[in-house]
Amino acid sequence: MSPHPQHPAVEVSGLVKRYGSTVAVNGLDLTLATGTVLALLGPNGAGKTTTAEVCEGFRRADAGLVRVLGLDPARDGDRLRARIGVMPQGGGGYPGVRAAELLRLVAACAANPHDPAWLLDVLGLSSVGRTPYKRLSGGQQQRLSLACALVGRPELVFLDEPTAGLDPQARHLVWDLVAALRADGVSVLLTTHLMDEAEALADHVVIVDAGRVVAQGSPAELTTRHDEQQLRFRARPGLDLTLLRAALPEGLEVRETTRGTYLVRGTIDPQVVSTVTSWCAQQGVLAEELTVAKRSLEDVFLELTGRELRS
Ligand SMILES: Nc1ncnc2c1ncn2[C@@H]1O[C@H](COP(=O)(O)OP(=O)(O)OP(=O)(O)O)[C@@H](O)[C@H]1O
Repeated sequence: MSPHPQHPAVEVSGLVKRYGSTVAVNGLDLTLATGTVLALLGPNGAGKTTTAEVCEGFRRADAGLVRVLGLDPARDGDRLRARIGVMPQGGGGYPGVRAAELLRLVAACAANPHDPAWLLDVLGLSSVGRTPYKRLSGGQQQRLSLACALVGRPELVFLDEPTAGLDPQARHLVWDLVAALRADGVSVLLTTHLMDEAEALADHVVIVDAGRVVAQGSPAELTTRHDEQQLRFRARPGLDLTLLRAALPEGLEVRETTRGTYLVRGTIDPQVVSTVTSWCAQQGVLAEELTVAKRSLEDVFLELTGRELRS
């Protein structure tokens, strides 16, 4: 546990990081409260990994203030590394090293490590302990990388897309582990593209785009901030929605989102639901799977960051 619990686990203010003419991070602020999970979401190239790498002490900021466990990662990297765990994007073990050997090597650098054999077992890797890194499957490499990040009993863990490429069983195992870390008071900074992952794990979500924060809050705050819900139903494709639009109050968006899936978006009250079902009845259409729900985190994300692909 941190000897300075009055500090946030991570504090970033006005962070700027350039690679030549590319501005990867452009005045980013975030705070990770001790013992909580923060999810950094953003399109490809938004600056998430760069932000994490500056916090981990692997890259130097061009401007801004960064404090990790109360320390400056650029100056106090050695002291910091003993207290943090890092799971980088895409593994990164030596090709010839055996799985258990790698974990034992990492454990040997820590003052009070977990038992590597126990951790291999928790992560379902006992049977491949003697397998060279290069012969592990992608998912096994990911899990070994997570084991390496956790074996030193860190106070703060950086997980860069920890479940990318994992099968559903392994993904749920990682989610359980993150929840267990949080329950033990460990702080977690997680980057992810999976909205359900952020919703399931994070106390606080920070959405970044082009190196800046575009929104932040708890998943519930982000999805209920606006008085907006979505009514969806399935019916035969290509329905003419003109009369439905005319019957509904102004300001509601009505469209067929994908073939045979219809969306009414805005303030959905009982009268709106009644209007939609009456219209369906007049059309002789059975509205299947009719649901009324708040916006999902993915809706919020797409609204804030747009739908166009990033380079
Ligand atoms: N080592 C580097 N040299 C030059 N440019 C880089 C380097 N690393 C990242 N960039 C650029 O900086 C920007 C931010 O990249 P970064 O990897 O931080 O984004 P990201 O949000 O983690 O993206 P992704 O979701 O694809 O992992 C991108 O434009 C990227 O091309």
